[in-house]
This record gives sequence, structure tokens and C-alpha cells, in this order.
Amino acid sequence: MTNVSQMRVGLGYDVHAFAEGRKLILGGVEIPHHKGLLGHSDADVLAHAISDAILGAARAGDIGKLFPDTDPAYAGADSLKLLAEVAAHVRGLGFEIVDVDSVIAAQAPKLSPHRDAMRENLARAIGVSVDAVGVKATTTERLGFEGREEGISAQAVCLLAKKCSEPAE
Ligand SMILES: Nc1ccn([C@@H]2O[C@H](COP(=O)(O)O)[C@@H](O)[C@H]2O)c(=O)n1
Ligand SMILES: C[C@@]1(CO)OP(=O)(O)OP(=O)(O)OC[C@H]1O
Repeated sequence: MTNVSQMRVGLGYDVHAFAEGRKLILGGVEIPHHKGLLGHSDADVLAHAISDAILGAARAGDIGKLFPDTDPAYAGADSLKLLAEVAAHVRGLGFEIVDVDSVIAAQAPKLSPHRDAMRENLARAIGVSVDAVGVKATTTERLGFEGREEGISAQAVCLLAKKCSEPAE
């Protein structure tokens, strides 16, 4: 028997609408802006997309399954804490979190000044090194709901590895 790694990829996507009187929190960073994102939790759309990418790679459902948006326990929840729970959950299933990359689609505000702070927060929550977490941002050239500044979307991919035994040839 030899130990081999089974590799799995996951994809996550999330959208939250802008609302007045809310904080804008992305990757656990509170970003100065005149409006924030609406949600049951803190509406950290980036942390949610990454959570779903990790869960997708583990074939373990999605964040709505783990943390229902009908459960008052998650009202105003810190999404970095939910992400840390997701990481612990997939490790409990035997997976190692190898790599994460992501992109935020937002017409405004400018996010690149906050990239490193987001990466550090996310890496700490996931329990990986900062170089294993990518964060990018794009406008949508004023097209679509992001371009009209009605909301923000985020997409993420994740690579997981699981050690498994296989009979030698
Ligand atoms: N909210 C955003 C959007 C974009 N950026 C940075 O600007 C670059 C150019 O964006 P385009 O949509 O015109 O391609 C992009 O590569 C990001 O570095 C940003 O910081 N915040
Ligand atoms: C994060 C959770 C927590 O209840 O709520 P929301 O902030 O509404 O976020 P969404 O991505 O719409 O749903 C996932 C939920 O698990």
C-alpha cells in the first residue's frame, strides 16, 4: 500500500446587495465606504465565497447548510469565524487545505489597498500561510448589478488534498 493524495477542487460564488447604514466588510476588513452589504451575517461576500469553495471541494454542502440564514445564532455573525469553522470541518473530514484564490467584482470602492489585510485575515481564519490565499478585485466596467453599484459579488476556488491508501501496482 502507498500513500497518495486525492486532489479536489471547489468553486464558490456569492452576492450581497448594498444597503445604507451597513458596514462594508470584505475578507474581515472594514472598508471605509458610504454604504455596506446587507445580509443575515456581517455579509462578508468574500469570506462566504471562499467558505463555499472549501465546502465544495470537500463535497460537504454549502455555508447555508452549515449556518442557516434562518438561525438567529448567525444574525450579525463574523464571517471569518464561520470560515474558520468551515476549515475545521473539512479538516475533520481528512482534507488538507492547499490553496485558495478569489476575485471580488466591485465597481467601488477601490479594494487593492486592502488586499494584504484581507489575505492575512483569511489565511489566519483558514489556518494556512498567506501565500496560499489570493485576493483580486475587478470592476465590471459599469456593467451589471456590480457596475451599477447595487451590490458586490465574489468568486473563489480552492484546492484540497486528502491522503489515502492505494494498493501498489
Ligand atoms: N473595486 C476594485 C476594482 C478594481 N480594482 C483594481 O483595479 C484594477 C483594474 O480594474 P478593471 O476592472 O478596470 O480591470 C484591478 O486589476 C484591481 O487591481 C480595485 O482595486 N478595486
Ligand atoms: C452567512 C449566512 C449565515 O446565516 O448568512 P448571510 O449573511 O445571509 O449570507 P448568505 O451568503 O446569503 O447565506 C449564507 C448564510 O450561511
